Amino acid sequence: MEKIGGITCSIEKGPLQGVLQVPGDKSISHRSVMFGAIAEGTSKISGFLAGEDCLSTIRIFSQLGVDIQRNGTDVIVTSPGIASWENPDVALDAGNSGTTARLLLGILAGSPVTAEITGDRYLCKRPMRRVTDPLSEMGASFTTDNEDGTLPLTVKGTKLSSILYKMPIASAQVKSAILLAGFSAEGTTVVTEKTTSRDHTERMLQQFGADIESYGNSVTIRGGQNLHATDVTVPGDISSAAFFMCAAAMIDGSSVTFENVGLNPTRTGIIDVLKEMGARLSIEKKSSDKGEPFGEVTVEANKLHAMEIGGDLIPRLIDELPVIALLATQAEGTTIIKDAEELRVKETDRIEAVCTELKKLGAAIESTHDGMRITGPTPLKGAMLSSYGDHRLGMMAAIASLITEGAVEIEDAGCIDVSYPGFFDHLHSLKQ
Ligand SMILES: O=C(O)C1=C[C@@H](OP(=O)(O)O)[C@@H](O)[C@H](O)C1
Ligand SMILES: C=C(OP(=O)(O)O)C(=O)O
Repeated sequence: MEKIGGITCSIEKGPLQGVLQVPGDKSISHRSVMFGAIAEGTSKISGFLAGEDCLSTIRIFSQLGVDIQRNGTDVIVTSPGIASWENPDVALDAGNSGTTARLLLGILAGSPVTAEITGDRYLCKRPMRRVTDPLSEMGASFTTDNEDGTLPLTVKGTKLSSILYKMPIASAQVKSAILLAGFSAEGTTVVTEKTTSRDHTERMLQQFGADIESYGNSVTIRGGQNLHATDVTVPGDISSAAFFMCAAAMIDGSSVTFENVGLNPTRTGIIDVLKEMGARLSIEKKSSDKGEPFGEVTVEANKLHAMEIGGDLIPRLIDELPVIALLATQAEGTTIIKDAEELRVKETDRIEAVCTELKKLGAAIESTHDGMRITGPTPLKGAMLSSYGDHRLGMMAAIASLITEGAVEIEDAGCIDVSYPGFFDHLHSLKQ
């Protein structure tokens, strides 16, 4: 019953059951292509996420002269190495992807390339100074016509010097951009965070042979190195699984098993929240000495209660907060989400967007400067919801349709393909 663009979710209320392999992790997929492109030689990637954001990353590195062949979720990157990249003859378009744009700024800053980087109308509003300011301190050269330093931006690759950088915000994109610039700079770069953000860059740079070390909240990278081509296996994306995990937790009679899902501790905040709110979970970790931890997770419904979500937990579940807000509408008591002001500068202002849309369904939810307060449990009713062109909002609306009395219509649901192609097929398969 879907119309892509404006989708009507006439999915019947009822439990979700079955086994699911969610698509590959978005953060890890981006990095696998980027690092494969920096290294000279051939890197093979399996389990790659063929979502719009990661396809933007593939397109951009092809435009820099790297040979990238994709067959479904298998990707082969054959690169002459960063020193031999070419100036592109078009602007590099990161589409909707903040990760692509920000990591690319760090990579190109110390490369031999001059290029313009742009994005879609949502990305062109997102802050870039958080990356260009520290990179400029390292000697990077950026030009933009926009007073607020947003895309489009032109970067002229140049010789960089190292930096000791204390991060003012918890952001893996900022941390990664600086580490990737530090990798080609002269000297040793140290990035220190207040709260540890996802560490996929650190883990994968090590897999590609880089000299990089983490201790406490600091990461050190030696400049002037080369990467060595290697093979990467991408686990399922826990941020995508989170939508069905929350559905399974809040709909009576549900039981869903997620196979081969990423369990990197910097990403498993959703599991901590589901446990603390009362959902039934079982987790079987598969070991991985190098690379990314993964495993099997089963989520079953149970009576849920409210909790406070803030502090160090926030970077470990930042992209899951829209669906966690929906979950909280079904939990007993008042859930408080705080320290999450970063949600205001994602694909849309996710604090205002989540509150506006969940209110349309009858939820008791209020925005605060750095989060939301949600009181439950509240029965929800169908309504017309907007995705704001934001994939996480679109998926939150679709999951809501599983518990509303009456249909949910989603305006502009095509954006879900940014991170979860096949989302509706998976939703239907778990309903049978
Ligand atoms: O590094 C990454 O792959 C990402 C980091 C996070 O953004 P911030 O670095 O802005 O927190 C996250 O929201 C985004 O979906 C992916
Ligand atoms: C914020 C997100 O991604 P990005 O910053 O890469 O656009 C996301 O996937 O929710």
